[in-house]
Amino acid sequence: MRTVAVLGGGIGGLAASYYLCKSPQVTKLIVLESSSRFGGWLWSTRRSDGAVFEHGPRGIRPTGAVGCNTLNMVDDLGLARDILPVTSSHVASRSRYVYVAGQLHRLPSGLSGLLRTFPPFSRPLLFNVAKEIFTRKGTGADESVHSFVSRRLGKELADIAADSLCRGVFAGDCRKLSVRSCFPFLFEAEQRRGSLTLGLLLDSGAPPGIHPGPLAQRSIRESWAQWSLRTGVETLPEAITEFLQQSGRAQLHKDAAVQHITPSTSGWKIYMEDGVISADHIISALPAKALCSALPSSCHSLIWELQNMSTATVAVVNLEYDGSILSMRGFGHLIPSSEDPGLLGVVYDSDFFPQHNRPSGQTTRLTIMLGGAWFQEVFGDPEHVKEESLLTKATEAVRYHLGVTATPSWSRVSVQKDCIPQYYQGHFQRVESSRSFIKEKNLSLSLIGSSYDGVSVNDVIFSGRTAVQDLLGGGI
Ligand SMILES: Cc1cc2nc3c(=O)[nH]c(=O)nc-3n(C[C@H](O)[C@H](O)[C@H](O)COP(=O)(O)OP(=O)(O)OC[C@H]3O[C@@H](n4cnc5c(N)ncnc54)[C@H](O)[C@@H]3O)c2cc1C
Ligand SMILES: C=Cc1c2[nH]c(c1C)Cc1[nH]c(c(CCC(=O)O)c1C)Cc1[nH]c(c(C)c1CCC(=O)O)Cc1[nH]c(c(C)c1C=C)C2
Repeated sequence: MRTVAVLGGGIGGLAASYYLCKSPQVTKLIVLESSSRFGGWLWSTRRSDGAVFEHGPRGIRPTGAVGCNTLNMVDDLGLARDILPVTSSHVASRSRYVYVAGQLHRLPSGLSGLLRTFPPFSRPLLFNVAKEIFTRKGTGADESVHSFVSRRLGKELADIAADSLCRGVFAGDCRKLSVRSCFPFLFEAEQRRGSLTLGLLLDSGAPPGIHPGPLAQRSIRESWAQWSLRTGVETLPEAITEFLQQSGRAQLHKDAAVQHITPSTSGWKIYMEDGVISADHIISALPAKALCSALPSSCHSLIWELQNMSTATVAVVNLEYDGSILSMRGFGHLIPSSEDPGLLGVVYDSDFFPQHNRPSGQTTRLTIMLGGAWFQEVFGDPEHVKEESLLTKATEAVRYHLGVTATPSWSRVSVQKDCIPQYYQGHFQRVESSRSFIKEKNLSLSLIGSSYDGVSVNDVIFSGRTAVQDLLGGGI
């Protein structure tokens, strides 16, 4: 393998480039990013007074093979001393809330959560679990998250818990999202054990499949639930970019939008506004729609599959208040769609990562997430929505849900257009057909990034690693 072109410089493209750079088999690596910065949705504002605000992901999970893999990379990049861990006993890990019928309710956890009745649920969750164990296995190839949870655990849990969870991870609608693609561990638990309860109990001790390095071992020893970095999560793409530049084998191009790609005798020709380059292999870390517009018409069945992949737009409103103004502590709260479709959730950032507060003087930082799958219906066209109306919606949520009457001392509204792929029912078939087409046509093309195999930062990094392993064969 001589020249590999990586399209898209989000965390997926950068991770793939990192793994490619580790291999002597690749002599030249070209990364093409359309915007003026690398990192994609990993985007942190560092204010001159030391405060940090996240406009995309804020916490990354250390658990499982994918979490362990990311920590190994973080360690290798020399970022271990910048890690901000949140342990599982921390208040942000133990306290998450839902806002139902005008009130915040702490979500049940642990054994007492099973045995006692926790409003807004009408009975102890043990009843739902008991029903679940004796519910027959579903027979369809895929199912919506709502239908799956309703069938196995009851309608109340589907309407409140599954609905909120889908909004808090996918900013999406649980009635359309696929359980098989969004929560594969739930789908597989039912397939393998006939029950989620049995599956989660019996399979939870499975080995991670990736050897944990020193940092990952520390995360296990100290029982981390999430982590971030001292100067925000954007530090991770910045460190990968620096590693690639230092390697001397990677050419990194910003402001380089890929317009068109065509297969050639020896690989690909890649067309940009101001030039053409050749590559033996392409790793596409572009959002599916962007790849779709770059593909030649000879790839019509691939274009068809990619065109059918949906995305959601999220407005992220960062607020800072003077003083310690919250009466509750925790990670944050979610709002089920039945309560207020346009308002997804509120993160209590200053509880989650107090290290990102301005060092001088007490402040409270909150992030309000709006829109998602309901963006168009509630706020209209994302291109024309007024920041002022999003800010008002966010501050009103803080006022009514958290009783905060103060005016924020600082705010920032970002409309993140098409930022989260929506894995609707049948998504797994679309991904399978896309990859089968590439194989049948012998195209030297890999598909990675959040459009296909998971939206978390960990999943996206792992998709980059898997593609490089498949391309080069063997361990990296
Ligand atoms: C608000 C929000 C909160 C989130 N919270 C979390 C969280 O708490 N934990 C977590 O694990 N994950 C979280 N995520 C998800 C995670 O951040 C994303 O799924 C992940 O960053 C996607 O990475 P990617 O590289 O696949 O895509 P992207 O970041 O979208 O990267 C794709 C890149 O391709 C570039 N591009 C597009 N078109 C072209 C073109 N024609 N030519 C060249 N380049 C192009 C884009 O500019 C972009 O840089 C969150 C996401 C959002 C939006
Ligand atoms: C309110 C909207 C959102 C909040 N976070 C996200 C959205 C759309 C995006 C997001 N959050 C998580 C992930 C990664 C999932 C993973 O597999 O690691 C993404 C893409 C993490 C997450 N956030 C919540 C849950 C239950 C999870 C899953 C992992 C975990 O258990 O930590 C809940 C949650 N998200 C938000 C809030 C306010 C909230 C709960 C109080 C914000």
